[in-house]
Amino acid sequence: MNKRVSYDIGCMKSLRKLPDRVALRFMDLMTKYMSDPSANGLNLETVEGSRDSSIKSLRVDQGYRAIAFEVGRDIMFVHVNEHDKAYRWAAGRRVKLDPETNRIRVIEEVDAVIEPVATPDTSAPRLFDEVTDARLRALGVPEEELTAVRQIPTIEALEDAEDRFDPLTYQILYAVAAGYADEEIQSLTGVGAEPDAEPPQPAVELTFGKLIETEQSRQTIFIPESEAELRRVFEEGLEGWRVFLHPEQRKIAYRDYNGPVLVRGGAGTGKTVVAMHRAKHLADQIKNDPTRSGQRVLLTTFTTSLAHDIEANLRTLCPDHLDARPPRIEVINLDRWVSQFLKRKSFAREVAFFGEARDRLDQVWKEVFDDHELPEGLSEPFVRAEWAQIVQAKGLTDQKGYLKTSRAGRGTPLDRKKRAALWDIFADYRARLISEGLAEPDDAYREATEILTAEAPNLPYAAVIVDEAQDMGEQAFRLIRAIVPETPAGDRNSLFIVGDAHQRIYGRRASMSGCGINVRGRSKRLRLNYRTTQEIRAWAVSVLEGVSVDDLDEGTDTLRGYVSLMRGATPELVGCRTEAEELDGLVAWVRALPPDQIRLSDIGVLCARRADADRVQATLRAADIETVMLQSGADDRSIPGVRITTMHRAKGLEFFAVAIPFLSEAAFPPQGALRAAVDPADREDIVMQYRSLLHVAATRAKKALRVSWSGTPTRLISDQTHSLG
Ligand SMILES: Nc1ncnc2c1ncn2[C@@H]1O[C@H](COP(=O)(O)OP(=O)(O)OP(=O)(O)O)[C@@H](O)[C@H]1O
Repeated sequence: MNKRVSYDIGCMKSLRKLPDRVALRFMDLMTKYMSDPSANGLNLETVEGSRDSSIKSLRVDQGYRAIAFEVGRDIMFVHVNEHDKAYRWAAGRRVKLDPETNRIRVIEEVDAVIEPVATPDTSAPRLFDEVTDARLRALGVPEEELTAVRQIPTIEALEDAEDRFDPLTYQILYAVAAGYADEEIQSLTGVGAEPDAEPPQPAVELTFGKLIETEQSRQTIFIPESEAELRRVFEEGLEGWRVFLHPEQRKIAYRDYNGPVLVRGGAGTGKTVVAMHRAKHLADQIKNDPTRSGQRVLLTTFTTSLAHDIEANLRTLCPDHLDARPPRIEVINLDRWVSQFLKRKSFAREVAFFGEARDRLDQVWKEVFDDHELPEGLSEPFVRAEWAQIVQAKGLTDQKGYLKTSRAGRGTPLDRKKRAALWDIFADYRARLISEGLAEPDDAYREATEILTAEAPNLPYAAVIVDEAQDMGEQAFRLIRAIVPETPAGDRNSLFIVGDAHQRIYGRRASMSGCGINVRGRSKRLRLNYRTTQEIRAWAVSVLEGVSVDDLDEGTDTLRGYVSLMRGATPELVGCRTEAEELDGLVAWVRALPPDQIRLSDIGVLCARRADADRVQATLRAADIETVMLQSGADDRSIPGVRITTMHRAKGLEFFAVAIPFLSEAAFPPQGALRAAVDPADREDIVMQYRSLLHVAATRAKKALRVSWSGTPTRLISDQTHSLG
């Protein structure tokens, strides 16, 4: 029987520290074995003097050995190192089947400590002196590792000793040392009580073969399903894998649901990663069921650039589903999908998404306004906003519907007479659009929904996954529902919707139940931030201090209860006297980032407006710093240069270091945006959008954030922020 080969995260981390040729050689051995095990057998040798008879070594090349555990049909690789170091590492290790955490642990027996973890000075204080054994045990540190834990003097020594500990133990210790509370650590590790999660289901039988398959073990142990997957994982490096899902993430992505699912979570909690894994899971099901051949999963989002980013990432996770003919996963933004669909249906009007077609809309409005008297007290911008936010957003097509619709959220009240007069204007505008051969995006969504409902064409979609749902409006969701309608046979796995209303930056809004999408009992929340340090996250949250946002359904959401995986420096808040000084400071900041640790392509400068981005580019260029202005295409990080782009485009991206310049009261929110406000309620909405935009921009930073302004800072930076500065 062929062996099942798996890789502990510690194995992959140890490989990273070795010369490339060793890692390549190891990859070669492993992928060959996977492609043809009988021709490329693994010659595992017993490790003399080891405590665990299942521990084996594998010759990688003359000087290097890999260490693995061979149990039943499983071979799990745990470490790779120079010959002597590998054997020393292996000597005291054994596998522990741990029912408490429902995982396989790789631990070192205490009396086999060869090198002391810390300096032998027993009088010096140790890192965990104040932490009781009981607390460590309860968090999931195995009894056998406690002695070694007690010897660690500092957090740096802990970091150096990472490979001495079981990966889960290391994660727990790091979090304790960084001062996390127990509930936060439980949420980080998935061990112990989580407020709305079920307790881990212990494997039926406590065997290695069963325990390695649990959701918890899959957090640190990777079992490749194909040679191609293994190769990609080796080539992409640890961060690029997104293989080690948190149990919470895995549980959400890899299961069946009897109806639509809504997954919420703050910035950086892995919503897109979960959406991608969901797509993979559903596409795997299609692949493995011959009766479903030809079916596909539609993964959609709001903007073209996000769709490009997701597609590029999916190429790492499951390229076979994208490349299959026909593809099992289709990634496309919804505007584009609807255009293509309507074209196939011979819809004759041009949809005005942007550019010249939108200018033509302005022209049509001008003609309408020339021919109509406006109701008293109402302005042209107000009428247009009423049209967009009420008539089009709700899909109203007759006067009756408009007269009785709720206008909640609109600041200026309208009596029946005014509404009736407005409807004449709207009806005229719509008629002129049609005669001009034009349609607005909401018209396109509505028409497509009507066609789908009336004709029930045979679309190939088994499921739709939506990322960045907070930016889509009601008509978009009605269309999405119509693409995979609920049938008498049920609604299994139909819709998987992912979003965060705190990051709503396009002013659209929809409630799932209002669009016929029932997510009751299937609403999930991700809480662990993988991207941003606790310090940056806290600042980004402070920008939204005191505002209330919806939960994409009928309730409200909060940014409480989130935890970041990392700690780091406090964001730099820099007030300057002049813009020239601000730009000089920006140049100095870029220059001061250590080039051996941060590539230029991992630095992002995010601006509210394209014109600001142009100014930054000119300044950096003049300082001989390479730059790349990001447009809507995917960001190819192999091209060197500091990334400069708009805050809107930055959604879906992340950078090691982010600078957000021009946050003065006069410039943010931009005056042009505020001028478009038709009444105080509208103004409040615009300000809220810019708060969210700043929150989005700040949460693109992984480790370093610099926020700057000249003169008076924008009010959107809270009082708390000023005191930090
Ligand atoms: N289980 C995981 N292990 C390691 N890294 C992860 C994991 N899940 C997510 N990440 C990483 O965290 C970062 C944020 O993930 P992702 O972009 O999916 O979050 P998001 O919730 O969609 O963020 P946002 O809403 O801010 O766009 C990415 O770098 C991703 O690779």
